[in-house]
Amino acid sequence: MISVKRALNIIDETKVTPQIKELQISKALGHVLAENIIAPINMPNFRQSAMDGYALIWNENKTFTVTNESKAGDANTIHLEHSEAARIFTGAKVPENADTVVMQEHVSRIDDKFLITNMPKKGANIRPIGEQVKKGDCVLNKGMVLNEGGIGFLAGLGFKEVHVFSPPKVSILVTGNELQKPGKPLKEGAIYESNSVMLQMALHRFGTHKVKTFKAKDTLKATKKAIKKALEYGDVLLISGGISVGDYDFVKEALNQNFVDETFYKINQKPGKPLWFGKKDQQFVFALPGNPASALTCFYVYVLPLLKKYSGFSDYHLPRLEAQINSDFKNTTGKTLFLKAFYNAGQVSILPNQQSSMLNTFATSNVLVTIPENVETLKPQDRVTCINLNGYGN
Ligand SMILES: Nc1nc2c(c(=O)[nH]1)N[C@H]1C(S)=C(S)[C@@H](COP(=O)(O)OP(=O)(O)OC[C@H]3O[C@@H](n4cnc5c(N)ncnc54)[C@H](O)[C@@H]3O)O[C@H]1N2
Ligand code: MOO
Repeated sequence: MISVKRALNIIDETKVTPQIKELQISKALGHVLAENIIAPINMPNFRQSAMDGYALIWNENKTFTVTNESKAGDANTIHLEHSEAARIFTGAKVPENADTVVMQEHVSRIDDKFLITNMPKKGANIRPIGEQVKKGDCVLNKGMVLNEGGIGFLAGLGFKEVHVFSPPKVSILVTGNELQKPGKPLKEGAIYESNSVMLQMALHRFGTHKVKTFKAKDTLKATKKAIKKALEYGDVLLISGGISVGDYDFVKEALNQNFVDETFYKINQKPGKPLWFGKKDQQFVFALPGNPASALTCFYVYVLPLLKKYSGFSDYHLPRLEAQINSDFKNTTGKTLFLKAFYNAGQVSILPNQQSSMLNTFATSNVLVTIPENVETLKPQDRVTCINLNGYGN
């Protein structure tokens, strides 16, 4: 049995080789950029008016005659005299020798003439060429996470596709004779199978969409065969159940017979003690305890960081935050505890039903409070570390 600290170190030290793929920008949300982005154009690419108004050559005159018009999209080549102005609209090309745009609210117009009532500074209301970015500049760095703003920015630069790190393909294998699909009344001794959809949803939420589910009964033969099939699909395999010490827990032996090498088995933690992690060539395997809350806790703490690392994230652990606990707590187990809890404005409440078989308070929790193995007593207002289940910042 290893400590939580050691298990997390192992995940940190595990080398992964992220794959790169080219994606349409509309499919790239939440992906990590695998290339530096060099601006192919100036932005803006021509001098643009920032207001609806009049373009002119700034001078002491206050009265101008409107001789031209420039609206957004026009490719005009207007040339103005000192007493002339062009009617202009936001986003339109500024005439080549104009140096100022006066807002229409700051003039008094009669027919084709206007008087400036509020003279702007020379150069006002014109977006210069390359004001935002200059052609040839590195404008986004490899390693950054693409959000909707970044994708809009790429579109504005004219990109249709972008190179990103590809999240791994994941196989989920659920084991257990007792498992029944939701939809029909439960048979005696059976339970509804919930881990596969739960893990699938967690994978989807955190950006892994290529997921395939497999099933196996509790025999060595069936488990071995299912692991072989699941390894043919996924870069990462998540197995649920069958990893403890019972006579019908065959996962460890079946992994061994599929030549998956064990990296660790069993962590001094609750829930999730019998977590198994190993590797076959470039594929990673986690055998998660079947108890639903154990499986999900192990997913957040160990599986997700590895998947994020594989997807190119440099901050691959879920963010941690500090909070004050609002009740007494005793840890008599000598294990590190991960407790379903609700965080609000710096205060955290530990929720009831912490047992590994119980998911109901996972549904209402937003953090996992981590109590280290050597901490026995906590009093109200003591500070604790929480794992923020709401995800990764950019
Ligand atoms: N003698 C010992 N018994 C157990 C130990 C131990 O150290 N000595 N460890 C306990 C701990 S801690 C855990 S956690 C469980 C892990 O057991 P397995 O990984 O072998 O899981 P199963 O026995 O297959 O299932 C456990 C529990 O979860 C339910 N389950 C399983 N799969 C699903 C699913 N897909 N959807 C919903 N629920 C599922 C299953 O019916 C069991 O109730 O071992 C303890 N035992
Ligand atoms: O460690 Mo187990 O995961 O408590 O139920």
